[in-house]
Amino acid sequence: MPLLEMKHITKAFSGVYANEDVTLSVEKGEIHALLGENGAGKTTLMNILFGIYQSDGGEIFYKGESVRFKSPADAISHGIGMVHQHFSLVNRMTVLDNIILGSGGKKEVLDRKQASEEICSLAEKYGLFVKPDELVGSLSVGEQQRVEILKALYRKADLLILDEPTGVLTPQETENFFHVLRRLKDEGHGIIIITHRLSEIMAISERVTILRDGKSVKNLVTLNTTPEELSAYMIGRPLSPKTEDRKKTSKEAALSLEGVSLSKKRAGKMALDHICLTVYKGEILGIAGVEGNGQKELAEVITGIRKHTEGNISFDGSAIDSRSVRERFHKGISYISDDRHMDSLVVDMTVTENMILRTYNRLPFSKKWILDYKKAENRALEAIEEYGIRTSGKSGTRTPVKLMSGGNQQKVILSREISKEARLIVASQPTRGLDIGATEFVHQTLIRQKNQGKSVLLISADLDEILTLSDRIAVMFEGRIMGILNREEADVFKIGLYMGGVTEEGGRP
Ligand SMILES: Nc1ncnc2c1ncn2[C@@H]1O[C@H](COP(=O)(O)OP(=O)(O)OP(=O)(O)O)[C@@H](O)[C@H]1O
Repeated sequence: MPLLEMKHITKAFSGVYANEDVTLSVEKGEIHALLGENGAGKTTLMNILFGIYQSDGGEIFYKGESVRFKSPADAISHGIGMVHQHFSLVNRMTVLDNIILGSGGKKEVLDRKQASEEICSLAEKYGLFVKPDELVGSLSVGEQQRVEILKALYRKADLLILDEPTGVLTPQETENFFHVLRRLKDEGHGIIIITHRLSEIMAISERVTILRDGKSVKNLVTLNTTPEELSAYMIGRPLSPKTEDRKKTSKEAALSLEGVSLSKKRAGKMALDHICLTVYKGEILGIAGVEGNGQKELAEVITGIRKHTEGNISFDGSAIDSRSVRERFHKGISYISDDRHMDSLVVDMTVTENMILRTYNRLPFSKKWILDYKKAENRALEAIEEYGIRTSGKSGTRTPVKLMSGGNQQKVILSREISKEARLIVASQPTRGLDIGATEFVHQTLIRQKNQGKSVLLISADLDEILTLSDRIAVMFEGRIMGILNREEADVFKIGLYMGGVTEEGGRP
């Protein structure tokens, strides 16, 4: 008897099917991958399973029993756990408090000690090492993810749903994470993993269900398939990576940072420590590093979101230290942030409104303070066409962004920031959450920008992405640049050493 069976699941939003006759089954002790392009219906299916949405039709059997979860609390009480792409942890609370928060229990004082012991033994059993007393806000993304998984296990989850779990992890963290998954599987848990990375599916899963346009088009045993076959079922054609020719980088600087520092509020450490960096015209400069080593701060001092505490920044030959975010944007510095919900989109607004968020008060969208909505709509329509953005339902450009799939939200940001006017694109994790077709498209687009003489500062935790795209690669560690390598001399081993804070001579800086 399968652990889970979802049969003929159907769900429509405003008359448009997000899921249509979808079937999925997961065994005990199985890692089951759910694959599909952006907007194929994966998250909707999982949200139905987890009780966030109610299906319009179809049946769910869990441990052989027909179920219909009314809410996530209902799903959790039956033994289902879900780790979302955006974690739902409270930063100011400890690991322990986050895990026990809302999990019931009356005798709180006694329960805490017992809970702490229970969490430690779960952590030990599955290799999910975290310290119960640490504040969640001070943990790395990988550690926060462990807390989320512990939270689900503490609530006795037998089936875990993981939505794009490796998108936020470094290669090393992904390896550790896979060990955890294998242990969970060996202990008889069922796992559903949503991922766009075909190599990960091949490495970790037993079976794969592929969704296309809301329908389950194929179920495959991983051992009997290939990445090419998966890709063909997912996008309806084999993937043919066509690489743009790369033009040479010019010797003219676009952006220069001289001794740029940013001191942290909490004493002692520097978020950025005397950074010296030049990005040339027509160059893609990759920034590699374990997340949290100053990459976000670097992007923010360049785009003007934060004010550096020391040093100088110039763009196109003139100092921009005292320029605002808006002024820098109009000078041609655009920003694809890694946190699309916090920094980039207003999710209650429509596609059109988000598209002109940075330019609504300028020509061609505004004239004498009057907004020409038609022009804005046309801009949104062009972007939808060019980036293959799937809006939800029939509302098209008037769809509130919050109703769109994660990957399609990302495409809205990309199309806004990679505009004709942009001359330096600060791109932080630009392809996180995008399917392989869209990732390929973004890579080609960035190379095209470079070939047109524009500059790209590419921050990515994905080393393959960095190696594929960059002309030079700078590696960050604890707010410093450990080294800069040319495309030709860059190898994963050397970058890995720098990422760990080790210089070529073998010593720590
Ligand atoms: N609450 C909602 N209201 C209206 N439409 C929705 C809602 N949730 C999802 N949709 C639509 O359903 C379709 C499937 O979206 P879903 O989020 O399930 O895709 P996905 O496969 O998870 O994509 P991604 O890989 O980009 O995360 C999309 O067209 C989306 O816009």
